[in-house]
Amino acid sequence: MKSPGTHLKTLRDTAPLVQNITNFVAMNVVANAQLAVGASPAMVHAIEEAAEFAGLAGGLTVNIGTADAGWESSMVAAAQAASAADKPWVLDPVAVGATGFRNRLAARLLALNPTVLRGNASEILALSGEVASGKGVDSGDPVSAAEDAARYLAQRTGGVVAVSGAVDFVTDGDRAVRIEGGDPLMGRVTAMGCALTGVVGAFLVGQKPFEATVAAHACFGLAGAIAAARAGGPGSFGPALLDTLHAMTPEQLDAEAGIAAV
Ligand SMILES: Nc1ncnc2c1ncn2[C@@H]1O[C@H](COP(=O)(O)OP(=O)(O)O)[C@@H](O)[C@H]1O
Ligand SMILES: Cc1ncsc1CCOP(=O)(O)O
Ligand SMILES: [Mg+2]
Repeated sequence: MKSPGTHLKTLRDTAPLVQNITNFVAMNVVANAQLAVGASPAMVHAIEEAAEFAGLAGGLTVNIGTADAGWESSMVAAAQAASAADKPWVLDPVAVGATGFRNRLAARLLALNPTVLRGNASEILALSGEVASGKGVDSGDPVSAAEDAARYLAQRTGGVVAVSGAVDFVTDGDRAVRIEGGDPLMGRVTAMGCALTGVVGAFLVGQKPFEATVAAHACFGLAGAIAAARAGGPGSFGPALLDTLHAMTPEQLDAEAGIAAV
C-alpha cells in the first residue's frame, strides 16, 4: 500500500483535470481546494456538455447540495459517461434524508455505483435506510453510528464509502481505517465536506480508490488541524486551509497523518 504522501506527490505530478457538478454554495470553495492540492478543477454541469466533458476529465465529483430536476439529468449522464470511460467518480449526497427529491436522486446516483460515496454520518445512515438525525446539510449523528452502514453500502456498490466527522471512517467493505485530524471549527464554515469531496476526486485520478480516499482524508484532516491552530475564527479559517493545503509536502503528510487501521 502506497503512503498518503506518495499519493499527494502523484497528484501534484499529474495535476489531473477534475470535473465537478457541485452546489452553488460550494463551487468556489471546491475549485480552490482542488487547486490548492494541485489539481485542475472545472465546474461543468450543463446538460449540453456534462457527459462529453466527463470523457475529457480524469475524474468527476457529483454533489446534490442544490440540485434540481435539470441538474439530475446532467448528474446521471456525467456519472454514466465517467463509468463508461473507466474514470473514477465521487458521490456527495448532501442532506439526503431531508426530502423525497433528495432521497430519490441520491438513490438513483448510488445505483450507478460511484467509485467513492462520501458524506457525513447522517447522510450515510439515511442512504442505507437507517434512522438518521440530520439537520439539513449538517450531521446529527456520530461517525461511529454510521460505520456499519458504510460497510453495508460499500459491499452493495462495490466501491469505497467515507464518513466524515470528528474522526473520519473509510471502508471498501473489507478493509477499514479511521483518520484523525480536522477541527470542530470546520463545522462552522460552509462547504467543508464538499471541499473534501473535491479533494477526494482529485486524489482518485490514476490511483487506487481505497488508498487514494484514505490519503485525501488524511491530507484534508491534517491541513484542517494546522489551519485551525492558525486561524482566528471561521472567517480566517478558509484562507488558512487553502494556504495549508498548498504548502503541505508529501513528507509532512506521511509524518503527521493520523491513520489507524480498524
Ligand atoms: N468535530 C470535528 N472535529 C474535527 N474535524 C471535523 C469535525 N467536524 C467535521 N470535521 C472535518 O470537517 C470536514 C467536513 O466534515 P463534515 O462536517 O462531517 O462534512 P459535511 O460538511 O459534509 O457535513 C472533514 O474533514 C471532517 O473530518
Ligand atoms: C449550506 C448548503 N445548502 C445547500 S448545499 C450547502 C453546502 C453544504 O456543504 P457541506 O455539506 O460541505 O457542509
Ligand atoms: Mg456535506
